[in-house]
Amino acid sequence: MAEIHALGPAAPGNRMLKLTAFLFGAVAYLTFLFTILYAIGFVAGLVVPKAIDTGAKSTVFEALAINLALMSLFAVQHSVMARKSFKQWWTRFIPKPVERSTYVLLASLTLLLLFWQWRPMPAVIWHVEEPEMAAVISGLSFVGWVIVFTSTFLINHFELFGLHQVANHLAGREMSPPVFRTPLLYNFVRHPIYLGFIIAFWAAPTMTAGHLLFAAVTTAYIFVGILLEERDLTAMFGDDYRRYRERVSMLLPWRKLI
Ligand SMILES: C[S@@+](CC[C@H](N)C(=O)[O-])C[C@H]1O[C@@H](n2cnc3c(N)ncnc32)[C@H](O)[C@@H]1O
Repeated sequence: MAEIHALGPAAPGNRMLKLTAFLFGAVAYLTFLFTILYAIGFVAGLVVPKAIDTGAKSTVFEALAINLALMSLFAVQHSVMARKSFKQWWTRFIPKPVERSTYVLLASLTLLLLFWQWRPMPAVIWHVEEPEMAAVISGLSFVGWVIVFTSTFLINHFELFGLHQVANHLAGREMSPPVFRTPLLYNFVRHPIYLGFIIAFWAAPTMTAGHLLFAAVTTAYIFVGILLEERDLTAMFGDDYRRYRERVSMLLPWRKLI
């Protein structure tokens, strides 16, 4: 950082640093894209080499312990690094323009570790025999992923995944302050991205114990995440967010309170 301040804005060294920051942001973004696409295959058990119901065999207790540890690692990394106080501390060591990209990269790597090391728990909890019904349920899961992707673009996809920050830095533009947005799906629920994940994880024609563990723990984590995120959003947007909470339900579009 000291080096950045010592160089004038147009100095070639400064330009190199900005370009390096941009390339880092691009790598982080591409890692995120790979991770989210892998996640679709991991949960659905399609295309990817290592899915939720495949991998090294282990006892139920071993699998439970390893899988819970992997999910806890992701939960801690993902929620601690998202807090304002952590960001203030963290940006004393890393340049501010790459803070979001670093977060995105570490979250993606933690998830890839989870996919790689996840232990299958193959006991079947439910299985839908009828092919048409199974296809409808798989389709519903896919709809969940579409809601996730669409909603990221509704609030600001490229800012959410750090690319906007490094592109602005490269162009010498200041980041504008966060904007409160409630387009389309955000008029029906306050957390369409999280709702999309819940649908994608639970809509399974064959639900194994491992898949159920994944869906249940991630859903619980989403509820904790919502509590923390809404605290931050209320601090950031004040009465606008308070009024929004009164008007729009959290996750279920047809019930105001949930
Ligand atoms: C992973 S996104 C999840 C957004 C939302 N909870 C959802 O499920 O669609 C988290 C980021 O979105 C931001 N965010 C959440 N709701 C927002 C809104 N209505 N307008 C702008 N930013 C929002 C939060 O500040 C946070 O940085």
